[in-house]
Amino acid sequence: MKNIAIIGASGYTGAQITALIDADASLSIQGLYVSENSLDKGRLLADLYPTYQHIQIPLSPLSAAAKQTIVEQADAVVLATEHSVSLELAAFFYQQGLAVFDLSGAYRFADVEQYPKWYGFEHTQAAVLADAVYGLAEWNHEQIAQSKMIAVPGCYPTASLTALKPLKPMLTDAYPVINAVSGVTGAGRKAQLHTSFCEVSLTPYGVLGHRHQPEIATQLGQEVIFTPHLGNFKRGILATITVQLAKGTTEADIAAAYQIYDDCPLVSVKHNQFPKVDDVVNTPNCIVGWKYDPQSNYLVVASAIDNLMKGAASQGLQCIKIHFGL
Ligand SMILES: NC(=O)C1=CN([C@@H]2O[C@H](COP(=O)(O)OP(=O)(O)OC[C@H]3O[C@@H](n4cnc5c(N)ncnc54)[C@H](OP(=O)(O)O)[C@@H]3O)[C@@H](O)[C@H]2O)C=CC1
Ligand SMILES: CC(=O)N[C@@H](CCC(=O)OP(=O)(O)O)C(=O)O
Repeated sequence: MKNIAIIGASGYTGAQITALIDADASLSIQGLYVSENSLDKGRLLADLYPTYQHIQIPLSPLSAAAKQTIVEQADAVVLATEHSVSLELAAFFYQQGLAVFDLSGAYRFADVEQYPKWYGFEHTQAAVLADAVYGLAEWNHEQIAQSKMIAVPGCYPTASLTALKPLKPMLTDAYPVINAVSGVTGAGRKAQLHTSFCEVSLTPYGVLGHRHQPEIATQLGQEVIFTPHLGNFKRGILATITVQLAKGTTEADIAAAYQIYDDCPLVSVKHNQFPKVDDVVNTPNCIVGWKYDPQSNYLVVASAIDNLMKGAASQGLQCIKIHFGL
């Protein structure tokens, strides 16, 4: 039994991973934490989220004493906190010997120079960053098993990389074009004008400047054009990707490449059949659908996940289970 502390447990991804850990017989919850001055400190998770009525655990303020208790009692921490908060907390717990599963982007780039540009802070933890591995569960099993510092991927990168990585040997110099739509929970639980009910309407954002573009490009080893969109639904991501493949590529080549997922129960791949967001909402699954034109060598591939599940919490759980050999 591995004992897990969840920090940021009142947020959307934190509450989701709390529910997953609570339901897993090989894991226990050491405690649920929010910031020291949180308006929610002392409240029960079940009171914030009546869906989780069975989780009658209080949200504790993450004081210095609480951090010490976590170090003494927990095997691992999940950080469901914003990037700049995770930056320091991950280093603290990692250096105390705990395994860290960070849902934020604070440890996803190996190169410290990327952080000021994409995250707006200098990365102050180069030594910890050097040990961090990228937790794309279907691809990085060995690294996740070996390192105690796991950077769980972003939601859009999970959807995009799952579709694109098998195709890497067939890509040309032409950039794959990724158009993705996310539900509003992707922006987190805190109140913001652009995610308020009356403001949300399908629109692109972060055009030619979203931090997930370099995350996808780094992990794919190929530049991409990435355009995220905010949709007027709660959960889920659909990434529709147009990609030019090398001359001579056949449908059989593509089908063979996607067979890499034959042993992956959470990823299913369909030919000439496309997923809907609702097919994956509230599931840990990724569904990929593709269609190819051998005359032009253009492939359209769509990838659907639940942003809070495969895009964050359930992939975090996969990493925990891989890491501890459960
Ligand atoms: N939402 C999504 O679909 C995805 C999110 N992510 C990443 O996961 C992380 C969490 O996202 P999300 O759940 O959406 O965010 P939320 O805004 O919903 O939740 C953030 C949580 O962090 C807590 N928190 C804030 N400051 C501190 C602090 N100093 N110490 C401890 N807890 C703190 C908040 O509680 P309080 O403020 O009351 O203390 C809250 O519980 C982010 O880095 C995000 O980028 C990754 C993939 C997908
Ligand atoms: C709809 C929405 O706002 N989505 C978030 C992505 C959430 C995610 O994957 O988070 P991190 O990479 O930040 O951890 C965004 O575009 O910033």
